[in-house]
Amino acid sequence: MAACSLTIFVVSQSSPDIRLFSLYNYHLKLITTAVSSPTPLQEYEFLTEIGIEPRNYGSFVDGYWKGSGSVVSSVNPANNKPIAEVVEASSQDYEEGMQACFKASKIWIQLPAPKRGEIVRQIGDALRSKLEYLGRLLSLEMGKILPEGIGEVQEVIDMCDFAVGLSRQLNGSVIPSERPNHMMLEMWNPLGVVGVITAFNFPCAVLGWNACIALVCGNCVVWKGAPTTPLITIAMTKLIGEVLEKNSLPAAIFTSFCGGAEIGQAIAKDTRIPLVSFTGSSKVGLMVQQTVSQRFGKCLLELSGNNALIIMDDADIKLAVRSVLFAAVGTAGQRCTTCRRLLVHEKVYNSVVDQLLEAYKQVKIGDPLEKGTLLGPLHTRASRENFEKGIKVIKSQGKSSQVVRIIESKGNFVQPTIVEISPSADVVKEELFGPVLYVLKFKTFEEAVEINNSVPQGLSSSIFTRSSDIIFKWIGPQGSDCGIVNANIPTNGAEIGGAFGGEKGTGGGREAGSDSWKQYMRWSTCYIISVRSTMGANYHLHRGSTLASKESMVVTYFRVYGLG
Ligand SMILES: NC(=O)C1=CN([C@@H]2O[C@H](COP(=O)(O)OP(=O)(O)OC[C@H]3O[C@@H](n4cnc5c(N)ncnc54)[C@H](O)[C@@H]3O)[C@@H](O)[C@H]2O)C=CC1
Ligand SMILES: CCCCCC(=O)O
Repeated sequence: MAACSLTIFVVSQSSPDIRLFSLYNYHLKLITTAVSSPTPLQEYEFLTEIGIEPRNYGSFVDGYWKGSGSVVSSVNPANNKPIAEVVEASSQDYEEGMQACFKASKIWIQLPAPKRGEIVRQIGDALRSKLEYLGRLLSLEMGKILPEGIGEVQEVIDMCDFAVGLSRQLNGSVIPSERPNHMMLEMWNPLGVVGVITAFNFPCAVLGWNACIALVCGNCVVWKGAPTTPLITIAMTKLIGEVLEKNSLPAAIFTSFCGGAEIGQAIAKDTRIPLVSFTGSSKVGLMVQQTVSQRFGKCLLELSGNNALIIMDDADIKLAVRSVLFAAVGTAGQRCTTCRRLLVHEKVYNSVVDQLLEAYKQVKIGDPLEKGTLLGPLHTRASRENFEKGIKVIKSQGKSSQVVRIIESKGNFVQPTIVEISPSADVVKEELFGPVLYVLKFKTFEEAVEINNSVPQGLSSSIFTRSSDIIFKWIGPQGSDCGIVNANIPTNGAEIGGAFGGEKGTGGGREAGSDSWKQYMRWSTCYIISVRSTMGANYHLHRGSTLASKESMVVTYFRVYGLG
């Protein structure tokens, strides 16, 4: 395995606006494959354990694997070599799958919620039995390091456990009526079919967050994963399909398609799908919302982030620096919750930047499947090209004279980069989906909150401070405007018990815990009065009179209720 030690490039500062440190003191292992490149699957024999073949159909239609669309190769981001092929879904496959799914929804809706919970529990057990294999596939296909890959599958297992409990708590409420003998109550009923469109960076967690809840809420699921992670879509679907078959349930309760925008748009347009849960960029999410809204469908949007971490002058600097490293470099900066903006109080600014530079040097870039790797490749060649373009824009805005050398390697490797820049720079307001960290200086807490809230996105946010006063201001109405608000904890990471999502350009949707399940059901307020009690109502109002005729009852009814 060839290796190269890259020296540190510390750039000269040519403009007060920006100083860019590109630290390359990493031992990058150039990922080389054996001279004779084996057939794709020989290198990855473990894939057969989870039903992945050298060529795979990419549509799960009414229990059958089909595909009459394009043939694509899923590629290993560490060396850009093919892993396996997938025959994507065509529009015909989609229509056939949707017809079966819609039909199956009439059956699934009739199962009592706890019985649906039992099916989801079995899905969790099926995932447990293949945890390592699925985690390995996830790292192989997406490029995140193995502990993160396994951790992501575990998150789906935990969601299954959560949903089992939830299946016995889809509670409505009884509300006191203002009318005698009236019953007023809230009912939650299934929507029927939930469409789930997911992003490449959490290729199965987002499915888990949506499908576990949608299923126990009585909905069938139709899923389109990211076009560049089709193998994880197929592997997850196979496991779920086996559970449904074992329980003699219609396989179309869970339908999935491998494909891109065409299938995504088909889901967005489909009136058989009352709710579309979309996870991805704000740009695409807005298009999807417009399409879904035109048919009065509902959208659950989980979109881009641009997450800030504030270090106050009284913070535990060592803790803060470690947290920034994890949040800015983890997953190669490809999390929606990645720390993209570091706001540092002027009193501790130099100390924080110096310690951060030291911490970055410890990061090991390499094959995500190898033990000890902290930073794997970006997901695709296009991701890497986008990163390079982003760096050029940063340079153009700052007119810096730095030289940023992207490692020439077989994989999509880039260097984590720290940029000192003004909060007013345009680039700071955009989500550059890679390991670039903007470092901004501030004087007061109020100024830091204003900078935190100054971007179009509103997903995650963090503050590091020892002051409880500051913490309570930070989580209050004059603090962070994000959906996730941390104190002395980095911007990334999330617990499934809480609702996950963000405000503003992040879309306002919530997934996973707390009351997120209410988005997957339709809500009715029911008013009930029994015939016997209507007689009583009449008696009650005209205690002395004989039973009035039907007409007078109606008249009475309208008079009592001020309707006539
Ligand atoms: N808020 C959250 O929970 C999360 C947000 N994200 C965001 O996702 C983005 C990165 O993921 P990408 O896959 O690159 O996002 P993307 O927006 O490019 O694609 C997301 C999904 O939309 C599909 N799609 C593309 N065009 C479509 C169209 N016209 N109609 C319907 N579907 C279409 C894609 O095939 C993919 O499955 C980042 O912005 C990240 O912040 C990622 C994970 C979680
Ligand atoms: C869709 C999953 C997002 C989890 C947020 C994180 O682990 O940073």
